[in-house]
Amino acid sequence: MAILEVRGLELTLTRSMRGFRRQEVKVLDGLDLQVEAAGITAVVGASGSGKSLLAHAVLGILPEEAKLEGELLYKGEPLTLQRQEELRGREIVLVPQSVSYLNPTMRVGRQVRGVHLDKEKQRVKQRQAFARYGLSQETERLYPFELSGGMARRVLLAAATISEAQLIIADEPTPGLPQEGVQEALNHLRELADEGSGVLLITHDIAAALTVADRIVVFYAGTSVEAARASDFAGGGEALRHPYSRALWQALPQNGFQTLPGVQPLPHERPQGCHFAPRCPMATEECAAARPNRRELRGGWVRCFHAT
Ligand SMILES: Nc1ncnc2c1ncn2[C@@H]1O[C@H](COP(=O)(O)OP(=O)(O)OP(=O)(O)O)[C@@H](O)[C@H]1O
Ligand code: NI
Repeated sequence: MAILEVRGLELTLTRSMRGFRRQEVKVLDGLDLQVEAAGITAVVGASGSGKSLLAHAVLGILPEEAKLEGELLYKGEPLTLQRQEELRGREIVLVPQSVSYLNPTMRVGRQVRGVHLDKEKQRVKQRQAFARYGLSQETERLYPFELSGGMARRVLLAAATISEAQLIIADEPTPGLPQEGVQEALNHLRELADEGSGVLLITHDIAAALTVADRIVVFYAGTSVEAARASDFAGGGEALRHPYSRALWQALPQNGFQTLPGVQPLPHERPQGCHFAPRCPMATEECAAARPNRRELRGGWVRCFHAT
């Protein structure tokens, strides 16, 4: 079952310019993805491709003047602002990029327990969650500044488990971690998925994502260009559907660092046709003239006229 479904999501933000001018920028322009219960969908793509804004849209924490179009469905029902407020921090949980999300003035045990009627029951759950992530009982008395980075992340994971989250959104959960730390954090997400949660994993690190994810969705310049099985990322990338996915795969160290010339366009600089056309080795006139629609292909989908 799909826990989360995103269809044709578009997001326009208003940017303040010098003086009193304000400019509307379409930052997300056609995003689709699906997160299954008991599965991990990883979103990969360059910096600025729209990954965090997607997370914020799902959580309902976009800036006030944001204009959102398209469909966001949680368990098959539209995710309205009211529903987002009810579910956020309970069924839908963010494991954030930075531990600055912890309240600096509250002991971590209390933060993780949250406000609950049954204090004792909640304390038992918190201690179980801490033990699961190798946090000693003394940790609950500490303030966030007394934690190491790795401990803080485990505290955040403990908080996600005791809230009985059904959809876990992990935005770049591993920056600056040593390799073992990265794998540990990802393995914890895999465990939560195996217990039934749906996980949306946002990351730059494709190689790490592939060790735990079931599905990969590739973002480029505010658009999702492909959804693939993790196992499609193999060999020379023959099973991949979009030339940008293949370029990401070939740029990995183990595939010889073959980098693609050019840069991703900024939101206001995007070309009229396919956003990837200016860098695409397969681009034709058709690609410059019109944007390809999403189409199903070989157990995934792609937004490219030439994919076979
Ligand atoms: N409040 C805002 N107003 C205007 N533009 C914004 C705003 N927030 C983000 N953007 C733009 O939207 C685009 C997508 O940003 P987003 O933070 O989602 O990227 P990302 O894929 O998460 O990048 P990273 O990998 O660096 O975290 C970027 O071009 C960014 O500059
Ligand atoms: Ni981000």
